Amino acid sequence: MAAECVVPPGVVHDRPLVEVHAGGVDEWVPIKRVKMFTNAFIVQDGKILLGYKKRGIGQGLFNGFGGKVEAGETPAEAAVRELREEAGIDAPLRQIGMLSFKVEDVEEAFHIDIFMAEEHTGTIIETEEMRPQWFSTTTQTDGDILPPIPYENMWADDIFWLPLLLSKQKFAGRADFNTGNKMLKWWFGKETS
Ligand SMILES: CNc1ncnc2c1ncn2[C@@H]1O[C@H](COP(=O)(O)OP(=O)(O)OP(=O)(O)O)[C@@H](O)[C@H]1O
Repeated sequence: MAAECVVPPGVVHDRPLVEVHAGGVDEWVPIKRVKMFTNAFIVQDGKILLGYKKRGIGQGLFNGFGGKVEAGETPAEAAVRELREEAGIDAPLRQIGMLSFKVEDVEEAFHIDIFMAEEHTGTIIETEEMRPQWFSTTTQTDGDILPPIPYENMWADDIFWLPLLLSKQKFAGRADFNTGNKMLKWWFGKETS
């Protein structure tokens, strides 16, 4: 019998998904309300731009550039605004994924639309919120050496879906966390091609 592929509650998708990674406890925590966020990645010439978060949610971790979707904005508009605010650049962002996170003791779940672009314009700058840095997306480090993606210094879920983004596969998923930011249950899937 084919494995059942149950997309978790809170995961929004237009096209069918196949499971890529899943694990953890049996039950999803019920989601009552959601808050919309964006997260944007520039991937070009064998490298990815991440930012070291200097304050707020995820302080001390590397992540893409993003934040809350404000009233009257579409997620795509918010993604462009946040990239400019946090890294000083513009890019032709396209949506590549969607993630839902429920953190214990945080009432609103995070609905995060994930964007990427393969080029950018403007000069990358350090801002109050983020210190941008390029990392290598290739496994071998010959020639000029950029550090590898610092998964050990990123959110625990990133290692499950960032490789899908890097291979330009549309994905969606969910993870439930405890207050110590440990993943209790997770599911990540990609669109069937
Ligand atoms: C739980 N697992 C997670 N894995 C990967 N990324 C996660 C995440 N949880 C939150 N994120 C991202 O963290 C940023 C928070 O945004 P945040 O700095 O709070 O927003 P905004 O810039 O509007 O805040 P200010 O009010 O200006 O500080 C935003 O990109 C959001 O997508």
